[in-house]
Amino acid sequence: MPPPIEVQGLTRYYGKYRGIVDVTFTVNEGEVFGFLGPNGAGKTTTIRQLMGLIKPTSGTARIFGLDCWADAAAVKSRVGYLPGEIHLYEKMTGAEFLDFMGAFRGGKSRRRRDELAERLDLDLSRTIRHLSKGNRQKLAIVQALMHEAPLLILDEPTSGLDPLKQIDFLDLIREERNRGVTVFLSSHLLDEVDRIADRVGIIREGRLVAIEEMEQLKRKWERHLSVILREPVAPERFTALDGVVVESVADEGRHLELGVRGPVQPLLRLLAELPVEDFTFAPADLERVFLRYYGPETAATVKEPVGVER
Ligand SMILES: Nc1ncnc2c1ncn2[C@@H]1O[C@H](COP(=O)(O)OP(=O)(O)OP(=O)(O)O)[C@@H](O)[C@H]1O
Repeated sequence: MPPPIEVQGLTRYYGKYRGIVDVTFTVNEGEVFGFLGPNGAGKTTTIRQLMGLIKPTSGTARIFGLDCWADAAAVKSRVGYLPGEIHLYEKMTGAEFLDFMGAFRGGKSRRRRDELAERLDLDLSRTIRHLSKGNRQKLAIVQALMHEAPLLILDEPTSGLDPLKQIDFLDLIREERNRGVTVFLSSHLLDEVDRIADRVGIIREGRLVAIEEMEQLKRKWERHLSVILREPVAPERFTALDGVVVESVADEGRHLELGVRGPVQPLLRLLAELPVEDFTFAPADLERVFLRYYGPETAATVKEPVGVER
């Protein structure tokens, strides 16, 4: 059986503007593959080519062995797709919209549809025009998952969801994976991808700069800790710990900014012993990881654009 997704040298220009350049990767059956990159990196451009919505400038994209452009209709019938920007029919209720979308797939997905709506706490009887941004996103998620397709392609699926609903959504995705569904999801949030993905493709300025196992990527993370102390503390107390660097010291040793990699338990134990007045522990920041590990030098080692049709 061909892999769920196979992308080879995929390149797309919008006129003279760069969309993506020479992107190559494979997504294996049953995995959750995170597609991570900042805004404008090329995630949506890649996904729209996977769905046969735009034609590659060069290179190929295949889904279960089918060419995403030439066999677009067959590809769409095998994929549950959540677009980055959703266009909904404003006058329909949620239920009417889902019936309408379900009809294209033989209309057999009502039971699953109701189950998903309940899980996400979405009222399907309301008119779409009156739905909040978060509820619109939930409706789009139900639409993508209700077909019980073997492959899900989700473009920034949690955007607009509140944090509790994000957790429910990630649980749903885990269940899908446990049923053998393959999932490709894009995100610009490291911690979100961390919670769900087995492998991650990292895209920056249109080029795929790395494909990593989640465990590998985690070793590159650096969280940021800012500590305010009632009394000065020698920075060496912190630097004695593995993976901790002191970035700055102010207020005569009472205010420290630290970078932290690896396990946090030793640091938490130390903080418990110190006269801490306040602290903030920021999540790992994609930009920092990018700057340190996937900077311009890395991008330059990837092959130059392919200008001709293959
Ligand atoms: N229709 C278009 N015309 C011209 N340039 C475009 C068009 N669509 C996308 N681009 C450009 O292609 C590049 C990749 O954009 P894309 O939307 O794929 O990125 P993204 O990673 O999905 O970002 P975001 O999270 O902001 O959607 C950007 O530089 C963008 O300006």
